[in-house]
Amino acid sequence: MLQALLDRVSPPPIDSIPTPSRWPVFGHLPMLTRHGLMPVVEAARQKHGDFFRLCVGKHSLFVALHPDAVEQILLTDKDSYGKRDTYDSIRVLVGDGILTSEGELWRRERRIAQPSFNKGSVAALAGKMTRLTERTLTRWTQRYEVGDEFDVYKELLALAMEIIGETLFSLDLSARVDESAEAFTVALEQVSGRGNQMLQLPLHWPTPGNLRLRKALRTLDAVTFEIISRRRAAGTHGDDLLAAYLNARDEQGAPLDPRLVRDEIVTFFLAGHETTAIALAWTFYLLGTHPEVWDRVIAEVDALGGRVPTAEDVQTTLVYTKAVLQESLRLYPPTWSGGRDIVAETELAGHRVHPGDRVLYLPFLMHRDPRFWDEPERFEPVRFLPGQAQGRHKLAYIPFSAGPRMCIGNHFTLLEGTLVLAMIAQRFRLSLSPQARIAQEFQITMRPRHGVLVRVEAKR
Ligand code: HEM
Repeated sequence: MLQALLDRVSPPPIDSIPTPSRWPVFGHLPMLTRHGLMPVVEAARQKHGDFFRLCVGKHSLFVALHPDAVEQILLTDKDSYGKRDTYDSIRVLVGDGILTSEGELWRRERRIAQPSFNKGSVAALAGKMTRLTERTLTRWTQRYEVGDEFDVYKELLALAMEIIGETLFSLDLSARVDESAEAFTVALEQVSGRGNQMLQLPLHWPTPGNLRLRKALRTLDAVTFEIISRRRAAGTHGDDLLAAYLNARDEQGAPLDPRLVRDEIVTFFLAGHETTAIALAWTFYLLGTHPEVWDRVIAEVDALGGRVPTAEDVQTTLVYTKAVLQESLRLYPPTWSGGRDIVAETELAGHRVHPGDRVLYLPFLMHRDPRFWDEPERFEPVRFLPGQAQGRHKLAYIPFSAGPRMCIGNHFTLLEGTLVLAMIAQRFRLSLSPQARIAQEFQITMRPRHGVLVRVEAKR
């Protein structure tokens, strides 16, 4: 009785947090390195439920699997959490751009970028998105015949990169797309690898991985500084996101440091192209295995009578097509995990937690939690038709995160993804190739490890 009263007054100490059995000194690192995070977390969840502790070196990593706890981290108690150490491996690539920065610098970066991502500004980009998609589909029509197979993920990566280049930076990347995409892929792979390493060797050590990463970073720097200097040389800055960053001035009238502008460009390329391509690739995997959903998408796009869809169509006509994308983001959220550093002593899920430790939450598991979803493993786009979300826990579905650090590109991506999906469905019917090897790669993002090999069933 007395204990229950005391627990109410002050949350129980850290040692009361369930902790799976672990190695001395190394804690759970050997298991994490050997099996990967997901199997370790799933095993721990079976035994310990929604909140438990993993020990990584001298740090505790608290795993929060209930939306209530995630609400505390991202919304109600957000100031007790930060992005310091958790984001170090990504910082190697994007520096102090908007994704990784904090405090006043982040507020400034977000203030500058936000107007470009409001619903109205994003809708105005639909024409550019459809023009580039049209160009890609013309190429597909020439290249692929019925019965041909191709990796749709690879194609979508190139398209998403071109769309980011054109819409945010007014760049025609079609010539450079291979080189830039390659640089991003190598850099991301190395960065993910570093993030997963038990011991991170300093970047200046000449290990093969570091040498590849440094080369990719040099290419990214060359590409981005060239973008900046070309725009400056043009005399006028234009009205896209790059212009917003180049025109920004602080109270003393000083522009942003060119290095910071470079960081923003790399951040937006990184955050905005791979995630969208992954989301669409998983969507084609799901469509390829659910012909009845394809039928419904095709019926919906046919209502457009063959014309190019607009932003308004996405709101009015393409509601099921958009729901397909949203449901795919539920089952295969490209950003499958999220993490924060604890920066102030606080209470989380009924336990006291301390600065220096970290928290991890997993949209991938929350999106498949049977307490919040009927038949969670079923691909059922109807869940996202208007009015269907009523009564759902507001943190049960967070492919774009939540709170002030929520994805700035969510409207952008839903618009782009729906338009691309609709335009592909207007021209092709794709099924999953019998040779397709489908596996998730749980790194910083959840890519299809071997791509998504599709077969052209019909040209329309
Ligand atoms: C399916 C596509 C996408 C997914 C799943 C996604 C997911 C996310 C998530 C989960 C976050 C929060 C990360 C965190 O908590 O640290 C985030 C942040 C961000 N995303 Fe996205 N994103 C997508 C597309 C885009 C696009 C298209 C853009 C830009 C055009 C973009 C730009 C950003 C930026 C700049 C941030 C950092 C925002 C801030 O901290 O203020 N994302 N995204």
